[in-house]
Amino acid sequence: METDGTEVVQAQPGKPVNPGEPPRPTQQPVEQPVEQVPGVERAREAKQALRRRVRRSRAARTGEQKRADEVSLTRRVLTHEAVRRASTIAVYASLPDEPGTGELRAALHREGVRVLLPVVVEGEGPPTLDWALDTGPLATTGVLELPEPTGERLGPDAVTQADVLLIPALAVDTSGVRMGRGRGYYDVALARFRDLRPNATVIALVHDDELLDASTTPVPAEPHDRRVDAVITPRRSLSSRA
Ligand SMILES: Nc1nc2c(c(=O)[nH]1)N(C=O)[C@@H](CNc1ccc(C(=O)N[C@@H](CCC(=O)O)C(=O)O)cc1)CN2
Ligand SMILES: Nc1ncnc2c1ncn2[C@@H]1O[C@H](COP(=O)(O)OP(=O)(O)OP(=O)(O)O)[C@@H](O)[C@H]1O
Repeated sequence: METDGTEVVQAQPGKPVNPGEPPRPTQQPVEQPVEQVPGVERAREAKQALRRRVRRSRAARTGEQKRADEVSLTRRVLTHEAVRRASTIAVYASLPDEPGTGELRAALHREGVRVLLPVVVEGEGPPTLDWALDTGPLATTGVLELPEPTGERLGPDAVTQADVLLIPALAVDTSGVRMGRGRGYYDVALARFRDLRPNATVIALVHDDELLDASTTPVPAEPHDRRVDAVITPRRSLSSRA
């Protein structure tokens, strides 16, 4: 496979991923007892094993590697066609083990792009992300101690203002199946985004070794998972749309 430029993969943007099971009627709750769904139970266990592997690999990265990766990733994101066309982009404020977005956020600001960042909504109910404008400063907030923007909350629907959604992941495969930290925040935000902005672009950012070949080492998928349109790593850009 090429290591440079953009490769086209046959992902199905927006389509829920279903690992060998019949589609669920839409009115059924997303959450089902796992014992009734053995395929899903297997997928959950496989996700946990993969999360452990990725965490180990991330813990071994040096500061020098992280800085070099951030420079390469930033360059790749900024040259992605959908990003170049966008006037509003939703990003994430990176945690220390994630592909860094500090330089990217600064560069988008310099280019006059409106940048949105997620804010975790705490409390009961489905995992929900609120959104706020990225004006620069971040505060470590909430029980998850995430770096989050301090400005006005724009509401969960504000994600649909984004022309491009750049999302974190622990692993993504070449067919666009993504796995996050396992709380479901982005699953829910992505479902909303897909419904209301079907033509906007969702791009996952991961380290090089976290982009897996779907034909040999697919990311385990559950019915609620949505595929991403593209994946960018420091060395590769994979896209299902030009
Ligand atoms: N930078 C960033 N912001 C984000 C996310 C993310 O993955 N990365 N999210 C993506 O959904 C949402 C927040 N979800 C999160 C879920 C778990 C953990 C976390 O640190 N989990 C620990 C496990 C310990 C615990 O569960 O408390 C870990 O992964 O080590 C962080 C954020 C919204 N903001
Ligand atoms: N639309 C939804 N409404 C409510 N719960 C959901 C929805 N989508 C996913 N979930 C729940 O979120 C939990 C975590 O899902 P999953 O393991 O796929 O998260 P993830 O993609 O790794 O995490 P994240 O989206 O936070 O990065 C699951 O228990 C799942 O049932």
